[in-house]
Amino acid sequence: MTLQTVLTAPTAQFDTEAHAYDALVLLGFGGPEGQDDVIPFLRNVTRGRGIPDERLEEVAHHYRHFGGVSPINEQNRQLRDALQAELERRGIELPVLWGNRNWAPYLPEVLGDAAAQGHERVLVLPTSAFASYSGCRQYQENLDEALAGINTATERPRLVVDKVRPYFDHPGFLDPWITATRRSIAELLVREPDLEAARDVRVIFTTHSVPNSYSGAFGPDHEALAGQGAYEAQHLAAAAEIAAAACPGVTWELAYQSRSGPPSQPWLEPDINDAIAELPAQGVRGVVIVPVGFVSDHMEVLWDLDTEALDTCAELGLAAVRVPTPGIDPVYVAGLIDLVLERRDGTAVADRPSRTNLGPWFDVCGAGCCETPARAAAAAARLNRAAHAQSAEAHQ
Ligand SMILES: CC1=C(CCC(=O)O)c2cc3nc(cc4[nH]c(cc5[nH]c(cc1n2)c(C)c5CCC(=O)O)c(CCC(=O)O)c4C)C(CCC(=O)O)=C3C
Ligand SMILES: [Fe+2]
Repeated sequence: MTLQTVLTAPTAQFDTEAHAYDALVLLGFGGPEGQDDVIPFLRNVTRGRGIPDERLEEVAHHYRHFGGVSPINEQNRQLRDALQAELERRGIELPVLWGNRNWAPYLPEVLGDAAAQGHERVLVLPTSAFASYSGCRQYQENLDEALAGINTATERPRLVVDKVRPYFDHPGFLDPWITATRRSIAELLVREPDLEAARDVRVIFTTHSVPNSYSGAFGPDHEALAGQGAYEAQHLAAAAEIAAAACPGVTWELAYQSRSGPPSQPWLEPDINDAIAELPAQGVRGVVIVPVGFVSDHMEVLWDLDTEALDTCAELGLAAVRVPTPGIDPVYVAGLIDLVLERRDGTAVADRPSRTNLGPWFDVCGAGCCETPARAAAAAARLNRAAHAQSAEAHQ
């Protein structure tokens, strides 16, 4: 067995063994860096779903508007450098590499280079704090596929990869949101002196919508979920923590953004624009948008919020502010390094920071976590083909 087994662990698990990691790999979504990149990038994102280029061109519009450049890669370069600097500040020698799912530098090449340099075990830090298909499971599939090309025909895998747990309720993630939300509300109140926060303002936490059919169903072994999808439960828990600390007494809600797919398919609701449209009738006059589902101000933030949602607010005469994402906030960067060290050192579960009754979240996902039956079948088929190719090679 030379494949990683992260996808097939029967139940979610903690990994409390210490590991000597050779490198940290920051794993991002990837984005285009010029007009010529836009369609190839969107083909990568929608790979295997046969979406025609005409339809892709509709989404491309968002990117075209910004010269075909998503800021996400530059943000991840900066985060990589900030992580490296924080490790150096703590006197820890650990190279930080960076790879993406959908654009160069592609993950399989980055891991291939790491193996070629003699690295044997690396820790992967995804740029997503929540359990979801896109933010958790799909990154694990990406890792498994990349490793299938590296760990070929050997008794012992050349490269072993671990992945940092979802960090939605880690202080390093929550505290920057708390500080930024408090600051944005204060700014709004300076700009609109007749607003009173508790009376006039609504805080809307927002995250990427996903189809209801796979809204983060997690294994049955997590009592705190009480049957709710992990994705929604984690967002509600994080939002409650941020709101309680940043703006006690101000009403808040959770909305969703950036849905795609056919209208016949149900996705998590309400859409943030629909949620905003309800507010004037409720007497609300100011809106604070907190994109808690994202860690940097990338295209889903710049377009879907700063362009569309803020336009919706303006049309309705609502004063509004969008709270900045953690980005390279030093508190966030330090928290991420704490998560890395926790895993390296095999910190006991009771000593792992987490601020909600859901945490600390598991290190290794259970077999059915965050996936759809269709995607599970497709992923299994891909891995089977890879394993088959390997054993054919091994028997030559
Ligand atoms: C949960 C989630 C996150 C958060 C967790 C995570 O970070 O992963 C996220 C992040 C992001 N999503 C992004 C961009 C896109 N997402 C798409 C499509 C989709 N996302 C989905 C979900 C998520 N997405 C889903 C269910 C789809 C449809 C089906 C599918 O494709 O699986 C499409 C295709 C076109 C379209 O369908 O609209 C694009 C271009 C970018 C990059 C922004 C930039 O470039 O700056 C980022 C960070
Ligand atoms: Fe997961």
